[in-house]
Formats: sequence, structure tokens, C-alpha cells
Amino acid sequence: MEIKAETMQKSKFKRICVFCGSSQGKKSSYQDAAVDLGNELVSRNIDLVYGGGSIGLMGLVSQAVHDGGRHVIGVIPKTLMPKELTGETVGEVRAVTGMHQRKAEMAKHSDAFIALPGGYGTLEELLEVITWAQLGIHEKPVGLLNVDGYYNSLLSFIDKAVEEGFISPTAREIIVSAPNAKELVKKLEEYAPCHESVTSKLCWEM
Ligand SMILES: CC(C)=CCNc1ncnc2c1ncn2[C@@H]1O[C@H](COP(=O)(O)O)[C@@H](O)[C@H]1O
Repeated sequence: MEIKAETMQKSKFKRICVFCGSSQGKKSSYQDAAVDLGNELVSRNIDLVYGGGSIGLMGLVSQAVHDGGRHVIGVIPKTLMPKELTGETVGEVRAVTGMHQRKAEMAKHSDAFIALPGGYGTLEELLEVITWAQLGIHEKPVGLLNVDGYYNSLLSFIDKAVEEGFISPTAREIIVSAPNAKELVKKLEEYAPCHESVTSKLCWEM
């Protein structure tokens, strides 16, 4: 896809890490949202970091960013590298030793995180970067692309955890959500961390 220079918007983010399903999901709206997000990153001159491979929504978002001429970094554990497992990775491939190193590497190279619809892997990656933000390990914005209300029940659960006293109201603010890519990236650009991180003065190894 070619995007004309005059339509390019400036962004404060150089690279965004996208977590998303290694499956495509049943509704075409999930697949459309992955492509839309890729195009939105391209239109704002933002590069992509993701988990590598071409399967599911991961393949769609990475292909859209690559086709739009932006840089793509796929961070993939050596065990998942055989193409019959995850398919081809477009752009740059960074091989890591395991899943823990993969997450740390994806986080290190990104200025913000976005989760598209996905399953256990996506939820785990999303909740980990939220937890890291809560602890003050990073101050990077975390966005939830709530396509067709896919994440409504997760958001209700998190509100329940606030109500029951397990998540503080300020930590609730860590998650920024929107129904489409344009709105979400705009909100992430405007995001200012406001939660108290009691441990922010500690030194964390990421
Ligand atoms: C052996 C096999 C089935 C491999 C294919 N599976 C995968 N390939 C690449 N990344 C993955 C895979 N499974 C989970 N992930 C990681 O977890 C997320 C997707 O997991 P899920 O589909 O939501 O749960 C991605 O963001 C990715 O970083």
C-alpha cells in the first residue's frame, strides 16, 4: 500500500509492539482491524515490533506494516522458528532463546503496546506489560483494541477487581481502550501516566 508523504502524520512513537492472536478469529472484523491497525501505524510513520511469523492476526498486521514500507521486527524464539510452525516473518527477525526473553526484547524496542483480539498468549503479554507499568518498570502506554466489543468482558472484570479492592482506581487508568485503530493510537499519543508506582525508584532488569 502506498501512502502519500503529505498524508503522513507525525507521532511521538517510533515503534509500537502489537500483541495479537496467532489465529485469525471467526469474524472478518478482527482481520480487518489487524490490517487497519497496520495501515494506521504506516500513516503515522510508526514501525512494528511483534512476535514474528505469518499466522493469524500476527501475519495480517505485520504484512500491512511491511507493505506500507515501515520497518517490522519479529522477535521469535528459536524453537518456533521452523516455518511450518509460524510461517515466514516479514522484515527483520530477532531470534531469542525463549518466551521470557521474547517478551523482554519486544518491550525493550517499543514505545507503546497495543493488543488486538487474541487468546491466552495475547492476554498474557497484555497483562504482563500492564503489571510492569503498575510496578513502574516502564511508563509506556498500553492500548486495548476492543474490536466489536471483544474485550468488554475483560474490561468488566477489571472494573470488578477495582470495585473489590484488588486494582487501584489509578492503576485502572493504565489500560487505554478504543474500538478502532485511529482512535486508539490518538488516545495513546495523549496518554500521560497518572498511577502511583511505589517502586519506581527501584532498578529493574528488563
Ligand atoms: C507451535 C505453535 C502452535 C506455534 C504457533 N504459535 C505462535 N507463534 C508465534 N507466536 C505465538 C504463538 N503462540 C503465541 N504466540 C505469542 O502470543 C501471542 C499470540 O498468542 P494467542 O494466539 O493469543 O494465544 C502473540 O502476540 C505471540 O507473541
